[in-house]
Amino acid sequence: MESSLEFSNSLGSVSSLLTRSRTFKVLVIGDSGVGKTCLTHRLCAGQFLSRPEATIGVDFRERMLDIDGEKIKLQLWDTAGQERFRKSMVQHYYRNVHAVLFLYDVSCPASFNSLASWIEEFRQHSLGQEIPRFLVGNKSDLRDLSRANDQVSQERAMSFAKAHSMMFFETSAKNPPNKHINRQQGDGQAPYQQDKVEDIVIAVGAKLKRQKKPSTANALAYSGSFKVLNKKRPEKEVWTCC
Ligand SMILES: Nc1nc2c(ncn2[C@@H]2O[C@H](COP(=O)(O)OP(=O)(O)OP(=O)(O)O)[C@@H](O)[C@H]2O)c(=O)[nH]1
Repeated sequence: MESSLEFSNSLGSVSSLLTRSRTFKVLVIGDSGVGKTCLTHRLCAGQFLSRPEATIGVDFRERMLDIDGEKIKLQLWDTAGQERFRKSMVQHYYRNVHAVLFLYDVSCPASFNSLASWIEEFRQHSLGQEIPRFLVGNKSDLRDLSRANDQVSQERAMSFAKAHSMMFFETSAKNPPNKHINRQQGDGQAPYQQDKVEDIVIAVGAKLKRQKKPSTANALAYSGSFKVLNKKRPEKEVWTCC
């Protein structure tokens, strides 16, 4: 009897340990086609989604992390890049957000140029500068040095990130580097970096761990408290970005 009580007590404490975690809402925004769905899928499922469909409304993906012994749950909000699929959702996107990933496609300068308007939308809806922001250049597998003028240089992206107090990453949801690369280039050129996707989630988790604890009210406010439009339209046939 005593031992079964002990057993159930220990089961109770094990399950409470397993379930106790802080949940953070992380918004992923950027132009349609930059790879928000593929990157969040890679971050959460460890695989490349080969036939993504345009996001309508929002999709959620979750990733558990252990940061220095604390369990952190990142609730990644994969938002719609196309205006017509997002306009009724924008208020929900920004409610109780804890961190934002601004995504662009390194092979599509137009998606980088759009960042200013994404930042402006963020400013209009969010609570302020204290929300951690991350700049992520996706599709680094498409980098082509012979087409440097048609691509977003890392130097440009890094100085943009610095000007907006963002941490910068460049990676590929399709073919991520398996180790962090930080290469010093010759002729006074800026160093070139490539990041593992894992480095991104760890940086986000570590930054959020240091943040003030989210209140229970905040945590409940975004755990399934509204209808999510996550239907997908048929797969995009042509990607018009650049
Ligand atoms: N080469 C390459 N292609 C990628 C990468 N990530 C995504 N793609 C491709 O880019 C296209 C768009 O990807 P999505 O993840 O659907 O883009 P999105 O930003 O979620 O688009 P919306 O849902 O419309 O906002 C797809 O054809 C993907 O296969 C990458 O890292 N490298």
